Amino acid sequence: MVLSSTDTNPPIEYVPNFLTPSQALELHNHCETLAWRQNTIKIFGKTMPVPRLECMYGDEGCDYLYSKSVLLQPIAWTPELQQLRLHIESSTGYRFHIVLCNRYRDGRDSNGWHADNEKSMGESPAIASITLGQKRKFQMRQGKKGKPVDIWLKHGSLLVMHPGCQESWVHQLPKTTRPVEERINLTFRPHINGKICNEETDLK
Ligand SMILES: O=C(O)CCC(=O)C(=O)O
Ligand SMILES: [Fe+2]
Repeated sequence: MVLSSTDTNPPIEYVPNFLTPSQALELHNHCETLAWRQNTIKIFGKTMPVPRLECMYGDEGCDYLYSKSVLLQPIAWTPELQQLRLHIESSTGYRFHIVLCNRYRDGRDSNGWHADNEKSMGESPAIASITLGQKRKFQMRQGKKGKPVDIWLKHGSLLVMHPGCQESWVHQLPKTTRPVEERINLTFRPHINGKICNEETDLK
C-alpha cells in the first residue's frame, strides 16, 4: 500500500485498520513503557503544564522545539518504534526521523488548534499519526474561519497529513466532558538533521 493521494480536501488519508488487532495491542503495551514526561509551556509569559504527557524518540541530533517553548530531545529508537517507522515509511512512501508521542490521560487532556510547521521539519512536511487506546475526535479547519471537519481516530488507525496540509490547515484534539479512557498518539515527522537512510538496507 502506498498512500500518495494529496488531492482530497483536507489533504489527508485515514486508514482505520492500519494495524492488526494484535499489532495494535502489542504496540499499545510497549508505548505504556515509554519515557513519558510532564512538560511545561510558556504562553504570554506564563508557565503552564502541557495538557498531556509527552516524549520523543528519533535520530540523533533531531531536537524539536515547538510553540517556541517546549524543547524535546530524541531518545534513541526502541526496536518496536523503529519497526513501526519502517512499516509506515514503506506504506506511505515518506521518510520520518522523529516520533513525537502524546499521552492523553483522560478527557481533560487535549491538544489545541495548531499547525505543525516548525522549520526543523523542512519544507512541506508529511506527518503520519497512529492512535492507540481511546477513540477521540480530531478536528481540522482551513485557516481561522474554516468549518471544522471531524475525524474520529480509532485504536490501530493511521492518519496521514500530506505535504501542503500544515500550510493551510490547522488541527486540534479537543477536550471532552465524556468519561474517556487514555489515548496514546504517535506522530512521525521528518527532520532536517535526520539520517539519510539507505533504502536497500533500511526498508527491507
Ligand atoms: O493527538 C493527536 O491526534 C494529534 C497530535 C498533534 O497534533 C501533535 O502532536 O502535533
Ligand atoms: Fe499536530
